[in-house]
Amino acid sequence: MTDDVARTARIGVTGLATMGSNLARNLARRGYTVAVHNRTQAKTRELLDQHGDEGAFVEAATLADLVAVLERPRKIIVMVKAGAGTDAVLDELAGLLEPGDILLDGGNAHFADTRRREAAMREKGLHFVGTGISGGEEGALLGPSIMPGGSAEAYEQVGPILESIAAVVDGDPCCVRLGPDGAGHFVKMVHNGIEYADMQFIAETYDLLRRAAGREPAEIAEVFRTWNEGDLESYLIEITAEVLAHVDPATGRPFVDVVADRAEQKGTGRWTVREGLELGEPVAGIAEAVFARALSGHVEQRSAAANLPGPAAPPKLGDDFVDDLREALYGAKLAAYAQGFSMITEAGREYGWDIDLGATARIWRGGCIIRARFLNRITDAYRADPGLVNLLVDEYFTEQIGRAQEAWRRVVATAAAAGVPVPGLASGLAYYDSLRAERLPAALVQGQRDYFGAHTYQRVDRPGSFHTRWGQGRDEVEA
Ligand SMILES: NC(=O)C1=CN([C@@H]2O[C@H](COP(=O)(O)OP(=O)(O)OC[C@H]3O[C@@H](n4cnc5c(N)ncnc54)[C@H](OP(=O)(O)O)[C@@H]3O)[C@@H](O)[C@H]2O)C=CC1
Ligand SMILES: O=C(CO)[C@H](O)[C@H](O)COP(=O)(O)O
Repeated sequence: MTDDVARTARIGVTGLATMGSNLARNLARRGYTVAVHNRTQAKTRELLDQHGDEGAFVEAATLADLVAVLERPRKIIVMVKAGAGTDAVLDELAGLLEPGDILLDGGNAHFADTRRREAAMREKGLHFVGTGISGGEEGALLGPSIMPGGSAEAYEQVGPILESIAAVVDGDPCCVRLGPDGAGHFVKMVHNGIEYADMQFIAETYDLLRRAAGREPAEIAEVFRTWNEGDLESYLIEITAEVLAHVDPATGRPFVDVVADRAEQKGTGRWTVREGLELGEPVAGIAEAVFARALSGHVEQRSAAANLPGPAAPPKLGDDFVDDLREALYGAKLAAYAQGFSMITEAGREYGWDIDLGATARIWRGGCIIRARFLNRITDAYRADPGLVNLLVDEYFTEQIGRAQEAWRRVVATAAAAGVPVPGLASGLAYYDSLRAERLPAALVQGQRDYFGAHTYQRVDRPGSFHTRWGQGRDEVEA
């Protein structure tokens, strides 16, 4: 390296696979001089050979070179495989950087890892910004949704750069500081959980149209295209229509019929459910989506169970069923978002974050996988009442889900009668009915717990904890 190139780069990116290479190009296209590094240097070369003319890049062969070419305070986006790969890169960088420098982890890190890493970096005088990034390949290049968590001081330095490469909706960048340490990665995790739920609901709707209503993939693609012009307008509905309309060039069959029906997962949905359990948050729609992927992979059990009996007389479905399905899908989506936002609220209490839910919905409107028209309404709902206890009690959403619920019930009942599994749609409806129930059978569960384990219960008519001596005359004592 010559003195000319020393310290000329505004920002560095290490990890130049799908996400990192496209983010680096996005930064370069925005006029930043970007230092680029990848463990396997051939990938850096490939990026520069193919796209070096898109802006100002500085090639770094090693992490030490990367650090050497950056302006101070140095800003480095780490975009490598989540987990051990990220730790390896961060450890090496921490030994090369100076107090005040800023590391951004743009991978899908678990928020607890981000909290740990932030604390360790802080001890060394370094800033660490756990940055959730969504949008896949295209989003990284053209404008992702960016969910940073870290100190306000670090955000002052990197926020303007991140905001300048993010997607823009109605003039607003889809990037906002969500809180300290793990807040950004927590929100990204919940984003992915909602992504899983949304995909599962869409898949169930497709399955009903295919198996219960007898429609072909190309016809179903048209249904989704039409739905994408209404309240359901979203990236996932749009790409569903594309996937269903695609014909496998090798066989001439619908693409969806030649793909093995085993859904894989990298783990962020599972993390959301695990954390939901820890926080006591009923993220049932997300859980059903994770379980549905898991069950799809149980090939041996599915094969052994293939001859289990189904309904003797499955219902025949008419055209009005399509409208019912649209409403059911919409209702289930609303329920999943309500679960996700409730979980973020609870995490805020648990981890001392003050996450702005309106801003969260705002930055999900563009760039990310769950971008959807109705996120505008969620933004409005939390702007009008930042303390909204549940999304579904907002006036607009109460009206919307109220409108959808009758059709949603018909769909779940019809699916059961037809023998088509709809765990996501059904669990969303159960969530809705549980929320609105005046009394839940939890009272009976409390009675059972007290009976077998003297676990005590509270009464509706006076304060305190009580136990009934079930085996000794059934008198009640204050516990
Ligand atoms: N793909 C997507 O759509 C999205 C991905 N993400 C997240 O972004 C991150 C990057 O994703 P993606 O671009 O798909 O790449 P991958 O997750 O496939 O990771 C590959 C990159 O990580 C590097 N790497 C792996 N292990 C190490 C290590 N021990 N030391 C140094 N470098 C290592 C690889 O270097 P080498 O070339 O030398 O092997 C390569 O640059 C991940 O955390 C992912 O979860 C987030 C949103 C969307
Ligand atoms: O982060 C993402 C989008 O926001 C990834 O695309 C997501 O991780 C894919 O997850 P999975 O492989 O588990 O379906």
